[in-house]
This record gives sequence, structure tokens and C-alpha cells, in this order.
Amino acid sequence: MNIYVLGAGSMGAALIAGLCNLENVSRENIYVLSGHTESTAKIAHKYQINPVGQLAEFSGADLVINATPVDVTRTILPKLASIITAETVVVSVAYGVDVPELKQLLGRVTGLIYMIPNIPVSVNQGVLAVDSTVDQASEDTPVMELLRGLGQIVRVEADLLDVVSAGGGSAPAFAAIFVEALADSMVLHGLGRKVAYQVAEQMLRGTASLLLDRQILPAQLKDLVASPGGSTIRGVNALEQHGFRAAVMEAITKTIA
Ligand SMILES: NC(=O)C1=CN([C@@H]2O[C@H](COP(=O)(O)OP(=O)(O)OC[C@H]3O[C@@H](n4cnc5c(N)ncnc54)[C@H](OP(=O)(O)O)[C@@H]3O)[C@@H](O)[C@H]2O)C=CC1
Ligand SMILES: O=C(O)[C@@H]1CCC=N1
Repeated sequence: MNIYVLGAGSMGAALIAGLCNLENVSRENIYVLSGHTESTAKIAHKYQINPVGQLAEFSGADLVINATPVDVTRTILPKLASIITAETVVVSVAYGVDVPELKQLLGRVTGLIYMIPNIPVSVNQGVLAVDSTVDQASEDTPVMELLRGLGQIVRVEADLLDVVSAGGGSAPAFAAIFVEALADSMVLHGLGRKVAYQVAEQMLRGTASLLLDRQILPAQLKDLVASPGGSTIRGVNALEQHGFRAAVMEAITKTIA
């Protein structure tokens, strides 16, 4: 399958990195075109994939992944539509350019997927929110099989895609802020920066693994950690007093809005 990636900033590069990790994908079959010739060359060199000079070369694509900014998406997809074939599948990750608009921009109703991935796709541990209403989102297409290699696919109705995008797509930024604050607070109390990050990051990974692998609820995990009259419950109390849960919920609400 020839995969052409359009736009190679944070998300385009993350998707390329994840694709390059897949055993069933050859780097020879991955092509990239970014906004500037230099950035195209840089990313192509970094991942040993093919740089593309101009959009016209996308005529050879079996799959196009659009990871350009929203305004660029709105101008470039109509141009792309006249270049690709009817068999080419287009996966667009531009947030807010939804399926009805994609149909309009591409002038077709099939062979398209609206998906909001998150940055951990670069290590094949992503959450990929896919609009379940389009034909290509069915589980057994080669493209969906490929995307499954990048992480867990969550198929949702169109009106809930923004919700999964906030909790899965945007939240890595919130989690990173939490990790940073946690490390800062350990540094504040005298721990070295490097060890502080190691502790915070491994704590997050271990906690996520436990929740996923053991299928226990977050509340149960919290109860397991907070010993009666112990230190953890004092920290929980402080988080509650400072509106931690409300702050997280408001952040997600604002992200969706
Ligand atoms: N970052 C994330 O976690 C997520 C992002 N998205 C979506 O991904 C898209 C890109 O976001 P992000 O990667 O963060 O943004 P960036 O600004 O990091 O990347 C944008 C990329 O688009 C390229 N570009 C600009 N104009 C063109 C053009 N005419 N042709 C080809 N490439 C072009 C830029 O190239 P150059 O640098 O050379 O100018 C750059 O590589 C957005 O639509 C966003 O909604 C979706 C989910 C998550
Ligand atoms: O910030 C954004 O708009 C994109 C969409 C989801 C994550 N990043």
C-alpha cells in the first residue's frame, strides 16, 4: 500500500513514526509532503521515507493521510481530489473538518475517514477516534487494519468525536502538565530533576498499565493506595480542596467547546 502523508508537523511526524514501526509497512512505500521543501526533506531523511516535491505526485497514492492545519486542509483537499483516483482512501485528521465537510471538499461520499489520533501514535500506543458513520470505518478494511497498528481505535458517532478528541487527543498535553508539575514539586522538596521525571513518568505508565491490564476502576486503585490515616489521603484531601476534579472537567469542557 502506498501511503502519502500530507503535512508533517507534530501529528504528521507522529503518524509517520508509528507507521515506520509497523512490520507490515515498508518505508519505501511511505511518502511525505510538508509545507516547505526543507521540512519535507528533513522528515524524509529522519525516517528514511520518500520526499514528495508537489501535490501532483499524490496520484500514486493508495492512502492519503492529511495532517495539515485546518485552513490548509480546506484549500488543499479540493486540489487533492482532482489528483487522486476513486480508489484512493483519504484519512483526514484536521480537527473540526468533519465528514460532511470532507465530502464537500473531496467531492465524494466514499473512501474517506475522519479521525482524531493522539501523539502516542508515534509509539503505537495511540487513541484514534474515528467517525463511525463512514463506510471505510468498518473493521475489516485494509486501511483500518493499518490504523489499528498505531493504537486503539475508538469508533464513535459523529456528535461524540469531539469528546473523544478532548479526552484522548488533547489530554496528552494535560497529562504532560500533570507530570511536569509532579516533577517540579519533587524538585521543590530537594529531589534531582532527572530522577523526579523518572519517578513521575514511570508512575504514570505503571498506573495506566494497572488500570488497563487488571481492569480495575480508578476509584478502586485510589482506595488501594490511600492507607487509613496515611499520607496519600492527605494529598487527596488537598487535591479536592483545590478543585482538581472540577479543573479537569472544565478543561475538557473548554476543549470541546
Ligand atoms: N498535534 C496533535 O496532537 C493533533 C493534531 N491534529 C490535527 O493535525 C493537524 C496538524 O496539526 P499539528 O501537527 O499539531 O500542526 P503543526 O503546525 O505541527 O504541523 C502542520 C504541518 O502542516 C504542514 N503544512 C502547512 N501547509 C501545508 C501545505 N500547503 N501542504 C503540505 N503541508 C503543509 C506544515 O509544514 P511546514 O512546517 O513545512 O510549514 C506542518 O508540517 C491539524 O489539523 C490538527 O487539528 C489532530 C489530532 C491531534
Ligand atoms: O489542539 C488541537 O486542535 C488538536 C486536536 C486534538 C489535539 N490537538
